[in-house]
Amino acid sequence: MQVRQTPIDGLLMIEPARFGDDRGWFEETWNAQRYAAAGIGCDWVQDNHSMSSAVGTLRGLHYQKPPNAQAKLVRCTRGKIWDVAVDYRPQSPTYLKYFGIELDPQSGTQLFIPSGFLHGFVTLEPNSELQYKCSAPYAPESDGAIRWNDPDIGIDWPLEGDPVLSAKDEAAPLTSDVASPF
Ligand SMILES: Cc1cn([C@H]2C[C@H](O)[C@@H](COP(=O)(O)OP(=O)(O)O[C@H]3O[C@H](C)C(=O)[C@H](O)[C@H]3O)O2)c(=O)[nH]c1=O
Repeated sequence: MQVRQTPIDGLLMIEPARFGDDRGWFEETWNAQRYAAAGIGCDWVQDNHSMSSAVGTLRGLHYQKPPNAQAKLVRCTRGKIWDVAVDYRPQSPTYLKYFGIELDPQSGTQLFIPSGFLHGFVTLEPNSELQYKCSAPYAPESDGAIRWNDPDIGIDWPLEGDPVLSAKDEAAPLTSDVASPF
């Protein structure tokens, strides 16, 4: 297993060890002891799995407010997505900076996103699936969102045309409209 830093402190890329043989391959997608030794010590309490049918489906930018803030361990298990995390910690030197990465089943690459970040993704292939672990349970009363094209973040999404968005995401506020709760 390899853990790589990103330009944003705490946001990490993980390449699980994949053991191939003439049947295919095997990999551990989570191991508490091994990941803790690499600085990822989370007690996951919920697994999520979403499927997005159309290319250009964009979910985000989402977060849960404290005390229900969530760290996430994200991987793509079908198709291909471009996953993005935004530092939403006002005291951080990388506040509102983002990091995006392509995730797909072939690489098995994972992204560890600490709490205090916005999370979103856009699909690059049809019928793409995302599976991710969360360190706090779903709490609708703590649900938060920032508009995907917030000019103060300036994400350069790999999009051709308009994204497919939920009504919630279509109407999300800008960072200039709301204060970060972190
Ligand atoms: C997030 C969540 C949703 N739901 C229900 C609520 C809705 O009836 C339905 C769809 O929810 P939503 O439109 O918020 O789903 P996404 O747009 O995929 O939201 C997620 O997208 C980004 C990428 C994230 O990182 C978050 O986990 C989450 O915000 O699932 C649940 O029952 N439990 C949950 O944990």
